[in-house]
This record gives sequence, C-alpha cells and structure tokens, in this order.
Amino acid sequence: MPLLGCIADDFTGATDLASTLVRQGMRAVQVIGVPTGPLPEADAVIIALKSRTIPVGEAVAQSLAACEALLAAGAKQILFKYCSTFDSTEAGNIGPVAEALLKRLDGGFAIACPAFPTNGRTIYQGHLFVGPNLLNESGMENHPLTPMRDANLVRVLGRQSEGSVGLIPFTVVEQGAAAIRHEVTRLRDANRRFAIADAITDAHLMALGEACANHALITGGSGIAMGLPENFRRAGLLPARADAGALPEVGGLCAVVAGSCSRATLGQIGLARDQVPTLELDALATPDAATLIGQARDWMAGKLDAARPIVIAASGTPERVAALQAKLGREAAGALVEEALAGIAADLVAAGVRRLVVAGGETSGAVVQRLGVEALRIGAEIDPGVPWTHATPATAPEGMHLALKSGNFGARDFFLKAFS
Ligand SMILES: Nc1ncnc2c1ncn2[C@@H]1O[C@H](COP(=O)(O)OP(=O)(O)O)[C@@H](O)[C@H]1O
Ligand SMILES: O=C(O)[C@@H](O)C(=O)COP(=O)(O)O
Repeated sequence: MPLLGCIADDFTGATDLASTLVRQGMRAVQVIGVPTGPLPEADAVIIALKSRTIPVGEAVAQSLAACEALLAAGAKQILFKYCSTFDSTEAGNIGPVAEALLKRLDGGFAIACPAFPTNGRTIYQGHLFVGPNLLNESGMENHPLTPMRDANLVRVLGRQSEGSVGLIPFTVVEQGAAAIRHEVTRLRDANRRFAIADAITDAHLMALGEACANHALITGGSGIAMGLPENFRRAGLLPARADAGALPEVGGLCAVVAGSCSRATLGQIGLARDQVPTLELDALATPDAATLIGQARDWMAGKLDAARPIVIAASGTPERVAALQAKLGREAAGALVEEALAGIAADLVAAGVRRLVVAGGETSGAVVQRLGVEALRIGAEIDPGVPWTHATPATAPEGMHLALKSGNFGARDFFLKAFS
C-alpha cells in the first residue's frame, strides 16, 4: 500500500519527484498514465500524466482519476507535482488541477512551492528565480509550449485559480515548521485557497514538509517532497531502507534522444557534438515525421555502441523554434517533433539500445508512450532530479534502463556522464 500518492503533470517531473523520494529512503515506482489495474508495490507511487499542456478539462479529469486510483490503493497523502519553473499557461493547468484535487480531498487549503534550490530554483517574496535570474528572464520566457513571462507566482497562480492566493513569506519559513503551521492556520482563516511558500534552501523545504504532515494535498516541485518521508518514519509507517534505489542490471547499446530546446539541453548537445556521433535533425527544413525518422534510421546504422552513446536531437534555438511554429502552429510543431523522436526511440530499441536517455518532458512522454512502458522503478541519480529507471517495454521484455531528463536539468556533460 503506498503511503504517499503522487500525481505528476509530466513524465520527467515524475522521475524527478520519485528520485527525491528514493534519496529520502522511500521505494518509488512511477506509473505511466491513469492506471487500469492494481498499483505496483512501493512506499510512494507516482502517476505520471502528460497533462501540463493539454486542455484544462482533460487535465482535471485525468488528475482526478489518478487521485481516485491512489486513494483506492490506500495512499495517506496526495502530492500534485508540477514543474520547478511553474510551467503553465494563462488557462492552467496548475490552478484548475490543484483546485479540483483540493475539492475532492476536502482539503480547503494547500501550499504551492516549486522551489528546488539544488537546481537553482528559489522563491523569495513569491518571486521565482532560476539561478540568479527572475523566471521571466531565465530563458523560460522562450519555452516552446509554456512561455513563462511573469515571475510573481502569487499573481500567476491567482490568474489560474478561482480561489485567492496568499504567500508564506521567507521570514515565516525561516522560523521553521511551527511558525509555518501557525501561518497556514491564519491563511485558512483568511479564506486563502493556496499560498506560494518562499523557499531558498533545502532546510526551508524540510521545514515546509514537516509543517504539512497532515495536509490532505500538497502541491509543488520535487523539492517539496524532501521532508515528507521523515513524516512517515516519525509516524512509524515507513521502515529505514538502505537500498531504496536498487535496480536490476542491464547491458546493451546506448543512445540519447533530445527534443528539449531548453538552455541546459542545448549546452549538453553542444558538448556531445564534439565527443560522440551526434545527429541534429532539422524539422524546419523537413517538417515531416516519417522523413525525419528515415533520416535518423539511415544515419544510425553502424554507429551504435555499448560503451558510448549516439545522440539524436531535434532541439532548436529560440529563432528556429519560432520559425517552425510560425509555419505549423505551436502545438503542431511540438507534436511533429515529438512524433519523430518517439519513432526514432522505437527504432533505437529495436536496434538493441537498452540504455536510453530522453531529454525533455513532453518528449519523454511521447517516447515512453510509444515504447509502451507501463511503469518505471526508480534507481540512483545521475544528476540532481534525473535518476536511471528500469522499465520493461513490450519490445524489450528483458528490461532496459531509461533516464528521462527534464530539459533544464543536468550538467553540461550529462549525456556522457550518464553512461560512464
Ligand atoms: N526544432 C523545434 N522546433 C519546434 N519545436 C520543437 C523543436 N524541437 C523540439 N520541439 C518541441 O519543443 C517541445 C519541448 O518540450 P519538452 O520536451 O517538454 O522540453 P523541456 O523539458 O525543455 O520543456 C516539445 O514539444 C518538442 O517536440
Ligand atoms: O520540476 C522540474 O523542473 C522538473 O521535474 C520538470 O517538471 C521539468 O519539466 P521539463 O523541463 O518539461 O522536463
């Protein structure tokens, strides 16, 4: 029976969260999509949806169905995981999904905290920073699907919610769990539905986690989960586990597929270009998924290796992305590239790739769905927020390792480090 039931709005975000929970001593399994059968055995089950950019009504319906499955399996607390850069549109989907979950859980109030200090995401006075920059000057203002042009999260969440949004400021969070609990009571009494919680350090996240031990719903990035396993240990529900991230061994050919256009991924592709065989697809010149798949198939022949990866990327600079979007429309451009990369990933697995890194949240969603993966057991971290996972797709029933990398995560040498 899972202690913690989680709903993540994309697949890389789900592995990021699962990885945090494994590091804090929980066995974690990521389930792809709303489950139709019994949930796997684990301390935490993370249901990974691809609901960040779908129509609001569908995101709400899928999230509620995931919540029902987790509650039916016995989950004692629900966590709604979204991006540490609060990726969303004016219409949602963070606000509407959080409000629907809150209503279902009779929660009344929930905190909202995407902070992830290890990866440079901090919140001060409700404003989200990425490293030294405000969110809207961090590159996220150019995201292909969810351009973030306002760093004031109280305002951003307020625009997406029917209920009102408050703030748990740094001065309160700094004082620890008791002060946070007190502030939450005050915010509830003031009829706030959500409050953005400031957090600059892991100690702040631990205090927030402790303060929310009895909240029916918690919302945030993976960082907000840091303090939760300790709550369950304190309650005597979670035994000490030394091997929470143990995975079955897997050998085989190595590859990377990249569809993220985020700064970190563009840097990782830049480094890989000099060190391993790297194919950069040009979706603007060839806006046809089948042709792009064919180009990759011809190129990869004879290049696959078990000791070092090949890299196949569709990622473009903001100017190239804008040009393709102007030609096809934003959603169609994204869908075309996702379809191409999913087909290429299927070809790679058919060719014997058993250790595959996928860069990009939406891209990972498309790849995992194409491979027919139903669940991922979470292993050790390569870089903060990106673990290796073990999956058994229909075309590789003996099992393979997959790393689903959030676009902006990972050091510059991530694509090489992952296989070393
Ligand atoms: N050259 C390109 N032009 C337009 N869109 C692209 C291009 N390359 C990738 N994309 C799309 O951009 C989106 C990137 O989102 P995602 O995979 O979630 O990355 P991230 O993790 O950086 O957010 C995907 O929908 C992908 O298909
Ligand atoms: O919280 C985060 O930053 C990640 O877990 C995440 O959700 C990133 O999404 P993508 O950049 O779309 O992979």
